[in-house]
Amino acid sequence: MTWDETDSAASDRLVAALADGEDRAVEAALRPKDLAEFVGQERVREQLDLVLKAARQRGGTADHVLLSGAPGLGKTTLSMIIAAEMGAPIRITSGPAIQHAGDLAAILSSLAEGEVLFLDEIHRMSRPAEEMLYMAMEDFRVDVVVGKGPGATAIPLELPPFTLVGATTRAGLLPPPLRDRFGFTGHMEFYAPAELERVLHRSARLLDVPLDAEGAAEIAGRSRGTPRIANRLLRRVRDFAQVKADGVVTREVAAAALDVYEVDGRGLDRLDRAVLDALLRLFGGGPVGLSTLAVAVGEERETVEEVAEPFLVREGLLARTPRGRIATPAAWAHLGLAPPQGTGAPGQQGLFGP
Ligand SMILES: Nc1ncnc2c1ncn2[C@@H]1O[C@H](COP(=O)(O)OP(=O)(O)OP(=O)(O)O)[C@@H](O)[C@H]1O
Repeated sequence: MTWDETDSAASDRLVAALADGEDRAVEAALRPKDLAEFVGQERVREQLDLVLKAARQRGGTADHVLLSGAPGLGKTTLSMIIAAEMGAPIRITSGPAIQHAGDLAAILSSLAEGEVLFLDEIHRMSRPAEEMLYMAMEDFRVDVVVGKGPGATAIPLELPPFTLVGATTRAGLLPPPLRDRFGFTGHMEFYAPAELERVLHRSARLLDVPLDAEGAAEIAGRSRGTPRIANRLLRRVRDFAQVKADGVVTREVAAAALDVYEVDGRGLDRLDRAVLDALLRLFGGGPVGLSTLAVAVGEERETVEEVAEPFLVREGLLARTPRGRIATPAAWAHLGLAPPQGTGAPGQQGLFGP
């Protein structure tokens, strides 16, 4: 199972980074429409701004752009902004939707001049389609094979110049020949709390939710560095504010609402805390093997490894070592527990200082 698939399997979680049906319905309304409105990602924004301005000045089509980064950080939004800034239409598709080279040929041959083709999850495209894409990106040409067997012939087809925007959660999975054909690669980082607060204030204005500064800070701190999660938490907090309070989202209202939904002050949900809790209380902070830990929390091994652990590792609460999983001092502090005396357990040496 890949990270994407397990995250999708667990997408009923409020803190899952992949979009669910409700997200898709409101996201269109919340997407920033131009680079100036797009919060954060300063470096990518500045570099992209140059690429697009230069292309506009030349009166040409922008170079192909590769965007990499975790789900929910704004890759789709940025691709739409690229099209808007270039005054071009956009076509949206994804790697898994293109299983045959013919699928890709059909899309490419119907593009208008200057059109932006957004290819989400580009690392999941089939091999033959990928090879067709090489030629299309470089020479704006594809060979369409007509017929089968010895009588098959390749008919070259000229394409109008277009801009491919590829998105991937893992740039490292792309074969180098594909990666090298992008003129610009932007890596999207997780957002700082102050940036998420700006995202939240903007969304609150659009959704007509009264949100004060402390309320925004409270939600931002629980959003795992991800605008999609911030926007989702805002909607749940809005429900709570409307039903249980006077509609205004303050720090108290946000905290009470997210406690109800079991998203804690650092953005951990029930599953994340169950893993930490077992690691600390049952195994004294580890090291413990992944399978044992999974049995202790009543989950599949893959769920623990690919759904809960990445965020716990990112937050510096859990470490993966060759001897097993271990808790860091921050994990004990987060659950309000005291680490065992003389924590010199093998595998934990060095973590607790001399
Ligand atoms: N920089 C940003 N400023 C404001 N809102 C943002 C920003 N980035 C993302 N968002 C909001 O977060 C939501 C998710 O963004 P988007 O769909 O672009 O993410 P993504 O990286 O393409 O995710 P996925 O790869 O899962 O499709 C959208 O509602 C979008 O408006």
